[in-house]
Amino acid sequence: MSSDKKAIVAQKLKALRDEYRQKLPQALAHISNLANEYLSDETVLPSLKQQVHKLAGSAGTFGYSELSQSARELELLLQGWEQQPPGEQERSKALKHARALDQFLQGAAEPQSPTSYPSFKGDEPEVDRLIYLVEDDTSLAEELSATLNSFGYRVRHFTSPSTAEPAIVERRPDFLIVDVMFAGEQRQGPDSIQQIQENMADPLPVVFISGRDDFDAYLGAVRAGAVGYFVKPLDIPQLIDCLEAHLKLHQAEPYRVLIVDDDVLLSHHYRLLLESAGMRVETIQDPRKVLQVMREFHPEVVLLDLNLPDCRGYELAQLIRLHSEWLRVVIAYLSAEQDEYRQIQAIRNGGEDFLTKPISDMRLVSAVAVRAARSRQLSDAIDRDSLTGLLKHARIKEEIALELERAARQGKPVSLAMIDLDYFKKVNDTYGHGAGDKVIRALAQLLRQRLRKTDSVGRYGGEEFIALLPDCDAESAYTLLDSIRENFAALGFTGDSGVFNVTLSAGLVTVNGQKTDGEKAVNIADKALYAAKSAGRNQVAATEVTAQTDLSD
Ligand SMILES: Nc1nc2c(ncn2[C@@H]2O[C@H](COP(=O)(O)OP(=O)(O)OP(=O)(O)O)[C@@H](O)[C@H]2O)c(=O)[nH]1
Repeated sequence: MSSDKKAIVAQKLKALRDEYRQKLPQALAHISNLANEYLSDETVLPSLKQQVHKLAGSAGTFGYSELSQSARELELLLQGWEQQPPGEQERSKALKHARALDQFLQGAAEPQSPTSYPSFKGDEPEVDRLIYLVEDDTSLAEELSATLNSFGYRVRHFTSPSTAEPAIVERRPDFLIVDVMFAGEQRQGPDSIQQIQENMADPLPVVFISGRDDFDAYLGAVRAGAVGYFVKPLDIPQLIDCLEAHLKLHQAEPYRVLIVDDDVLLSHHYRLLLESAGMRVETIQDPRKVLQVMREFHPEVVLLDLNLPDCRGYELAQLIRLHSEWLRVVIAYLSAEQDEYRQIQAIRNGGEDFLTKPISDMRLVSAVAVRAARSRQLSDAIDRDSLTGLLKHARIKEEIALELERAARQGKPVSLAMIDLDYFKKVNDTYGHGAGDKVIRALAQLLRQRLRKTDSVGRYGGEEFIALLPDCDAESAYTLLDSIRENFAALGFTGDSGVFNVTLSAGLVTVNGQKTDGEKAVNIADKALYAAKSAGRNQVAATEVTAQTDLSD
């Protein structure tokens, strides 16, 4: 996040704190009045308890930690009064306490603003995929550079760590790929990199490649900050997977978080914090809106207050859990409830976790990020194919149906490509099933790399893939697919009996705003694929759905 944006968020947070400070005297007077009323009217007890509970949760967040503590003590005093009315002594103690709260602001110090700012995802530099490859085996370096280039990475090659060091200092790469052993060098790969890392404010992600497979070699790599270690002969798709996993950290879609809390100021405060950490946030005060927002916003984490108007937070958690499609959503309570027994009861009733208010800004951001990452991992495990990381058959079909509907609504083109490896049975038979798997993974990576964030790609069958390209006309789709075909054909693979290449064929259909059913679109693409295969393979055959196309069968 730029310093300008940071300043704006800081300003907004301050405006919220000021608003809270302004409203505080009224809230304290209200508590004091309710406590007075309670002497003659016991029915006000639930309102009194709710106001005190709310104060205990919010005051700490807005910098009044002593007030929060004091409210918490009063809350403890009031607990259990509904079941067992208090004696005279307890009543007057509570009244005194409530009045003392009301006096709290007189002579109180300014609230403390947070001393540290949460760390923001957006602070990270833009990714430009620059890799420094430090390798003295020039033929391996050439092969690796060529493959990485096909995957869209820019590679600079150095033959030793000592020649790479000045370049690293001058222009920081996104990744380092470093051999472990260098003939004639005083320091070996990990030692040199460890020394370079010591002078970097932010460590560089480094992947080591090596002929060594022993404990000391791994330990040296770990000490030099290794995020990956690959033994030669290299499994290049696996290495690219590792690079991608790190890129994903930067490029991932923002986490989606839903906050259900009836305290408007507090939920606004949380929202600002999480948004400034790069997340997308929706807040609702009325629990009755939860179903609608869940359906439209698809949150990955839901933060629930425990005390809500009309229902309890754990009832809402149970209500969400009645829907199997939201099983992967992580539900955490964010509440001022301190009683361990009630916290456990709430977790038993539907949520996974309990975050206690007041919560520091840092802790809130990191707690939500960790839970959102977990939810996403779970989703990926459910929706994605384990060999390729692409969407599974059922999910890509859902995406196709949704996208066709959207495109028809908006009158926009959408293209769909069915991609199939050529003579793949022969590849497996000649070079082994393991080599075949590498080919499948390499194609998956290439597709991910070349498609836009808004595109979807799925593994439709064993060696059959579908790429869905929203807002992409026939000509652009053909150009893209054909260049992927060319790139793929140029990749070299190593199998049981030597180096080989594989080609692909693709059938492309573009729907130009017509209402089309997903299955029909897939059938048309499949027919085009068949035409590409029949015409000799290693080519893209394209069709378009127009007003004249018969979509009846
Ligand atoms: N290694 C590997 N092979 C797979 C996987 N899934 C499917 N296959 C193989 O892919 C091959 C597909 O063969 P065919 O459908 O006959 O097609 P082809 O040999 O590619 O020929 P054309 O498509 O006509 O060019 C079969 O041998 C499958 O065993 C997989 O996950 N890994």
